[in-house]
Amino acid sequence: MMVIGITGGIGSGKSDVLEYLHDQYGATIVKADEVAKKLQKKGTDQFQQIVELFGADVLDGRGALDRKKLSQIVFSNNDKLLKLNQIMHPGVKTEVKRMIEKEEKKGTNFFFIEAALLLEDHYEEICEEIWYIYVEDDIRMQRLKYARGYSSEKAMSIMKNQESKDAFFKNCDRVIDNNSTFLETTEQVDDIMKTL
Ligand SMILES: CC(C)(COP(=O)(O)OP(=O)(O)OC[C@H]1O[C@@H](n2cnc3c(N)ncnc32)[C@H](O)[C@@H]1O)[C@@H](O)C(=O)NCCC(=O)NCCS
Ligand SMILES: Nc1ncnc2c1ncn2[C@@H]1O[C@H](COP(=O)(O)OP(=O)(O)OP(=O)(O)O)[C@@H](O)[C@H]1O
Repeated sequence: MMVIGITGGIGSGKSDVLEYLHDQYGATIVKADEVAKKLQKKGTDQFQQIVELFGADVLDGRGALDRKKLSQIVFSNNDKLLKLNQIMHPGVKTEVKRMIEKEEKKGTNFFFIEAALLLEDHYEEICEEIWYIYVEDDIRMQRLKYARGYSSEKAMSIMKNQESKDAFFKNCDRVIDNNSTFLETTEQVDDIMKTL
């Protein structure tokens, strides 16, 4: 089984590329954001630690994590973001490794793990290759505004907590340019898949 990482900044189209790999190539796909969300459910170790650190202010009326509130706090305070990362990232990686083992036993051909933070969290340790989905900041901002209703300020506050384009170019094994149409992107993906 080949384990491949898909990375890039927020709004670069990682989820769309992942979906294409699943639909077109039957790949097993995992999003680190989704793994993190499961680990933040009420009652988990991570949930307890988040409440201890951030207080009951980050809970909603039902006592579950209010992600919007937590998002506002951590993306405007780097120290708090680092602390949240320390709570979340080890558990996410352990869970991803467990999924990889499970898929290996099932005889899966391709396993793709997607996250904006693969480089910071050293996923090269578990991935044979890391692919960078490259889109310029202004285009990402436009797409996030249209698709998720993000303001430029919100998009920018997240972007500045992620790797720079230069770091992605330098450290990733392949670059997929998703600045233009998605059809052009899938052609690049197909060309790579032919070589694997
Ligand atoms: C801050 C939180 C509560 C915001 O939740 P929300 O539902 O509003 O957004 P969502 O999880 O879909 O994330 C949106 C995007 O923000 C970016 N992002 C998320 N976490 C981080 C982070 N720690 N550092 C930089 N960018 C991040 C990613 O591009 C992500 O796709 C949530 O992202 C979170 O708990 N993050 C910490 C866990 C984490 O680092 N997850 C990423 C993979 S390990
Ligand atoms: N080539 C493209 N042309 C136009 N829109 C695109 C293109 N690629 C992706 N998009 C759109 O841009 C938006 C952001 O893409 P997507 O949600 O896949 O980003 P992401 O990298 O997964 O973000 P995140 O880091 O939050 O997980 C989506 O609405 C997506 O459909």
